[in-house]
Amino acid sequence: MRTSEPPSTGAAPAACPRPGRREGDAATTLAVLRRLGTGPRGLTEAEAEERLVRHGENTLPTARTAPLLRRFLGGVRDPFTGVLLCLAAVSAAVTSWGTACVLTVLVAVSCALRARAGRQADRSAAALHGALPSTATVRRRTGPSYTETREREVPACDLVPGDIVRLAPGDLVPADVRLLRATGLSVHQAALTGESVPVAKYPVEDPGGPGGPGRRAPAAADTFEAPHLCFQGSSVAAGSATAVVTATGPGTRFAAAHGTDHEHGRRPGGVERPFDRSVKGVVWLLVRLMALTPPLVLTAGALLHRSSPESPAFAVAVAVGLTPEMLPVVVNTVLARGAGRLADRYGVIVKRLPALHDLGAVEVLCTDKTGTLTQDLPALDRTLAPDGGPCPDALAWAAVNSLVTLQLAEVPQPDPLDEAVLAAAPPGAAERYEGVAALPLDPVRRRSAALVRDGRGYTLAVKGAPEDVLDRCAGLRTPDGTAALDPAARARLDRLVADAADEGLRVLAVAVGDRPSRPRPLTAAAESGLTLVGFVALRDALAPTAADALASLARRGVSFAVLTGDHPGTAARACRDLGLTVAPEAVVTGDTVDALDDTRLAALAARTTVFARCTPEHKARVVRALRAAGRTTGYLGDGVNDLPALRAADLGICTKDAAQVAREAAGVVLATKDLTALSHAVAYGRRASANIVTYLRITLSSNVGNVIAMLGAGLLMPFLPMLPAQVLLQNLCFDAAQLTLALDRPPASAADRPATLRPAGLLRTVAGYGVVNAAADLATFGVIALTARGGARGGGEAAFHAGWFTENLLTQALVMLLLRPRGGGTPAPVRAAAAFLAAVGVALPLLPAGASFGMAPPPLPYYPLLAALLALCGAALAGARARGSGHAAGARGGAGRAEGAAPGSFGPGDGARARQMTADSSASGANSSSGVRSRSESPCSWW
Ligand SMILES: Nc1ncnc2c1ncn2[C@@H]1O[C@H](COP(=O)(O)OP(=O)(O)OP(=O)(O)O)[C@@H](O)[C@H]1O
Ligand SMILES: [Mg+2]
Repeated sequence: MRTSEPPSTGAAPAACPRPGRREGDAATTLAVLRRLGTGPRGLTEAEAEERLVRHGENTLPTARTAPLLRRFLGGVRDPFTGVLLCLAAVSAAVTSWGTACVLTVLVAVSCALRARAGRQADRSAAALHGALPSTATVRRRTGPSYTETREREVPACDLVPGDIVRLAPGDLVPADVRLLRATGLSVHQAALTGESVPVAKYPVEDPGGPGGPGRRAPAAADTFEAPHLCFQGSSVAAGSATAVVTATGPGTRFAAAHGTDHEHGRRPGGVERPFDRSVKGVVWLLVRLMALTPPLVLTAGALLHRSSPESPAFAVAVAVGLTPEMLPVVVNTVLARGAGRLADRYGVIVKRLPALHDLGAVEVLCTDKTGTLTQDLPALDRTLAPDGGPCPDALAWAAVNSLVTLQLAEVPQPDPLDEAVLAAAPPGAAERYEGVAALPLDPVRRRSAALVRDGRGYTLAVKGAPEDVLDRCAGLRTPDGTAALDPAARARLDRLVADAADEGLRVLAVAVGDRPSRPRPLTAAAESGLTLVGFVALRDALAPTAADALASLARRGVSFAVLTGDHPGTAARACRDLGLTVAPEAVVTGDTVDALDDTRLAALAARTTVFARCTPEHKARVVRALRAAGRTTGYLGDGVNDLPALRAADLGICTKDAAQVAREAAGVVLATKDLTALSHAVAYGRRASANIVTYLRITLSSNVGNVIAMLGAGLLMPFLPMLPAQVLLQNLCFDAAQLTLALDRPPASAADRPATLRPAGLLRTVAGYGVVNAAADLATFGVIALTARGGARGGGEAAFHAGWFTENLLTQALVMLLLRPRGGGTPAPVRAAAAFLAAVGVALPLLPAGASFGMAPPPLPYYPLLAALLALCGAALAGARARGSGHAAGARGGAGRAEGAAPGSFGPGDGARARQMTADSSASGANSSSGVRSRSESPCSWW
């Protein structure tokens, strides 16, 4: 087949070059090419190399890895460190030098550990990025001659101004570019403008573009709206193009607008993630508490006339005692370890560390169908004439459409449906016509059109989703000629399509229209008054691992919904074949989505398994509705039509061979098509979350207990219950010991249900344990009072401090062992850390070093009494833990309680729709996720 003319679009030669003007203004394309020192055939490799040296890599400046010292200093920006430094400054101001020194050491240790963890996290992220390279198709000249060119994939970071690049559906726009040629191009610019609907882009001197013949660039039009410019950060929704790179790296508009946001991985206009809501929620709550504590302690002391010169330092120490200083280190270590193992064992790539936590939090998983649940390897099953018989003509015209849309695309993109049609068509069927123009498939129009010519004139061949094609048909072919497409015929055809779809077939309608002349430009308006030729029905086998993966996710309490552009019958049949029970009312279409407001859509989404005939925006709306109803929603999809949903979801997931945009938008990438890896990934995420909660539960329970006891003792006693340096020393020991909790092994049951950390629930829990702890501390005062010699100041006071120091460290060791989840065994590092705490607590007051911290050995009778007290405290903690867990199990409907979860802190998933799964599904958790959660954007960006 020949193509006699260029495609429907193309750049006209420029009238006269106007060097020195900006790319976006009214300069002609030729002028822009000249200024960039390039041409339509691109640069030579040598030129590109030289420019790469001159302009630098096409990466954002902030994306480069920071040196260790900068990371260390960067740690000062986090809220905990900020508060600690303020407290150090206050201590220095009141000449409490010891406290100021200890605080400074704490800050330094914490910043160093964090810098190290950050560097490791970045290294693994860089390794993952290496596994998922971002590439661009570039045209370069292979020699000095202007005729020898070669197109090849290069890493996007190697692009330079003047390069000629090709853009195809699903591509990220790799740099700022000016279009030279385009066919049906539309671009998502949501990351730049917030606009969710793709915008049409075309060269400005395009005689056939939507702008009409000879249209020139509007003056000063280097804005995102400029039709002839595409910008880094946007992506191709449909169509294809050839473009010249005008700016790279720091010179792009994206870098100018969003340079630093990029550093922290927060996408402009992005959603707030589950990690931000949970872990960061706890952090900010604690930071506020810390900041409030010193003024409260000082005011209480002043009101009770108990102020002493050491009171300010004591108040500062109390605030420090409340802080889980190691939280960022523990979180980073837990997530980095989990992500590394997941990549090694199951090939699941976690692109942002917090996405591992978000995986564990997913309650509803939405997926597309084609290519995710199915293999996306369609093969022709049969053709159907309007009367239900075979229809070779439908296949022949479908092949004409496929071939022309492929040939006239700027970048021919192999489309599985087109390939299947061409493979099935008889040889030569498609080559009878000459392609003139094409409108490529886009997921909103759901059809493609090809204008062809033969000796008799022009014909428009359209193929696509039957509903959409039939809406544009006035008649249909019959064995005797043609007939009108009246409502009765339409109903019959709809039935014919539905019956084929119920068999699981993908059905495309094929229609043609004779055109007396060439429509210029070829737009969707030309697709009317068509005559239906018939249908082609294709079969796409299910992905071999999909059924197992869905069943396994259902057992883990994850509900499931399919959001597809395909026919409702085809999608419902695929779901049934995968073992899901799909009631007729659980299947709705995009039209229903359009008719509902967000509240009603959320209610509908909670009981719907299949959303069919969805446009990309429908998919995103359903995801947003689920999130607004308080359900943590993941989206698994691979196509360009999944991009808005991937972005709207709490967590986007795709496979490694997904469209480049999908991979970029996703937080988690599966290196293989094996969907069962997803279930393992969810389990890893939940275990990581369980470890974070274990750390928070242990550290906060102990810290809250200490603070209550210190405040209580401060009111009861004539001297400070502990010297500031002692408070800080025990804090330092406890912090070091707790780092081992990052290596904890949660029990298998921790992976049984979605893990959502709810700050309020966590604080309630730790308040309970804190009271038990505080009671033990206060009882210790009594014991010390009973046994201490002297009783007043001097040696008595030092023995008192020593007694409390010992008791504190021993209870902390106890808390570390008892408040861990049961069932997973205690790893050796955690046992060693508890032993270390106990050893320091008992030995230090007895050693000469104890004296330098103001401690004297407690009297001997103190120890047996302390042992009895600790036994009581341990029994009380274990009892409280058992009661709390039991209560939590009751609240969750008794389904396989997660031992790793703090009672009241990790809520259960909504197993409502999981019950639709096959009988082996055991997910039956009560729904505790009703109500709309606050989704305010947290300013914290320190992970
Ligand atoms: N190459 C094509 N030519 C014509 N029509 C097509 C082509 N590919 C898809 N369509 C039609 O457009 C519809 C929507 O396609 P889209 O790619 O949005 O979703 P899908 O592939 O059907 O499903 P999913 O959303 O599950 O991936 C298809 O169901 C089909 O009817
Ligand atoms: Mg898809």
